[in-house]
Amino acid sequence: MPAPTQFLKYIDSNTDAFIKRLGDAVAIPSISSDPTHRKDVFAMADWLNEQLKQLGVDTKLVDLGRHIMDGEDLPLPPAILGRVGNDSAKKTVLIYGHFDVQPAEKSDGWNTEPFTLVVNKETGQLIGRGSTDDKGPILGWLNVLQYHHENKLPLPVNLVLCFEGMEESGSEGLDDLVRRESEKGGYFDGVDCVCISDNYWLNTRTPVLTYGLRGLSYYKVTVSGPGRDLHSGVFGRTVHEPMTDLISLLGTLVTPQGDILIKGVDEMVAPPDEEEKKIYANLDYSIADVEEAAGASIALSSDKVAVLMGRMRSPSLSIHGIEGAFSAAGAKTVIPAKVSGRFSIRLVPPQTPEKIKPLVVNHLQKAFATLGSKNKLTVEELHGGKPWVADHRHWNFEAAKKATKAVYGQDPDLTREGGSIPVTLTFAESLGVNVLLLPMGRGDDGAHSTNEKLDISNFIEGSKLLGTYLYELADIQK
Ligand SMILES: NCC(=O)N[C@@H](Cc1c[nH]cn1)C(=O)O
Ligand SMILES: [Zn+2]
Ligand SMILES: [Zn+2]
Repeated sequence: MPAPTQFLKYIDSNTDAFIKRLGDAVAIPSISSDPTHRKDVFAMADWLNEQLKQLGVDTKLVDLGRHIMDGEDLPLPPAILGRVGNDSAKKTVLIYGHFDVQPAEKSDGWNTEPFTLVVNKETGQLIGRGSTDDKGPILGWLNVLQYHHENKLPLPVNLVLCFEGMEESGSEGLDDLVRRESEKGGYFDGVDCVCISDNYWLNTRTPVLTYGLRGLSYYKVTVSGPGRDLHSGVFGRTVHEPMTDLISLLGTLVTPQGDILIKGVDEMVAPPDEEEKKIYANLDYSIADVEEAAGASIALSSDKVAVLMGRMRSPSLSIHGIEGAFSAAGAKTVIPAKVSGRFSIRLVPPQTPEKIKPLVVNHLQKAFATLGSKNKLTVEELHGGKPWVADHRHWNFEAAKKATKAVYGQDPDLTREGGSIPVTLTFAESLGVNVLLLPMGRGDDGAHSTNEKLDISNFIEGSKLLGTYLYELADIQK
């Protein structure tokens, strides 16, 4: 069933109001990884819950308990569950999204205030933290709901909503909720399929449907020794320096070409055969796409297939930062007493955080032993998630293909995503249903980066896509 023309027109004619609502959402700095912003994640949950109620959604906030973050005992933001329609003749679709965001400060290199949505009519971009990850897509669903609510029209399917505020920090507390509510009589009982809009096209031209995500295993490695920070003139070359040890350790993890040096990690993944390589060769993608999105000519290879495989079907190890290091202006001559490096490994099948952790810990302990340092080493796993791959021949994907063709006039590419959404596999396993990733934004949106943006056309056509997908789902043969 095609989406009603009235629906498509409604989305177009309400563009300004939809952008205004996205501005209100972006203005709440709901950074889940920063304890000082935890109240804002709660405020964001309240704001979203209020919006949903105004659009006729029957909602409930679920308390997910507490957790320890950087030694601080904090309340977890609630998950928002919602329901629209309960018609046994219709399919039931579970929609997931997250209302927390990555940290952002103007001083990181933003051209504008990150939590003020800037509408650039010249470039057609909406710039602000969360615009594409993941407030824009969540608000896309709200736009669809608004049309049906205002026009007193039933949705073509029953909707079950699950929105969380901890995705960017490991989705703490959510797995238990999903498992519990997937049981008979639970909130998610009867769900036929799942749709998640929380990733990106490969380029700036071709819509995609995504059937795979990498998992994640995130580590903090700390080296400590001196009782306090020391003067490098007084103590340089007289004591073991934690920073020197840490840099040596981090240098043993990965080569500049991206090969992982922790024994057993790369080796766990079978090489691709020629048929699989053809899948990557056929995707609409070029080295120019990755370099434009990265903002520099720095691709690891000039071979498109190698670059795509690096993102979609290989593990990768990235070093994210060093805590305790001197980083201010000037030339402080300090030997820091305690420094922590943070790095993570993106995982692909058959890797899991449980299989990877012993390899990482063993590698770091051995490498530290070879330094002959009298400092102390500790290794912590901060959080993890398993990789996920779905069947893209399923009717859930077929409906999304039809919807993409209807809205964008072109067939979508089928991709695996390099990022991680830990709860995806939990939905697939607990509910035993197909999960589809239906992204709204483009490959150059800069999620997690400075000047994150969502193109107005992607916000508007993407809202049409989400609605059209529901109409196509209603019709499709199970
Ligand atoms: N849009 C999905 C996304 O960005 N997911 C994060 C998840 C994560 C885990 N730890 C910190 N963030 C990702 O980095 O892939
Ligand atoms: Zn996201
Ligand atoms: Zn993200």
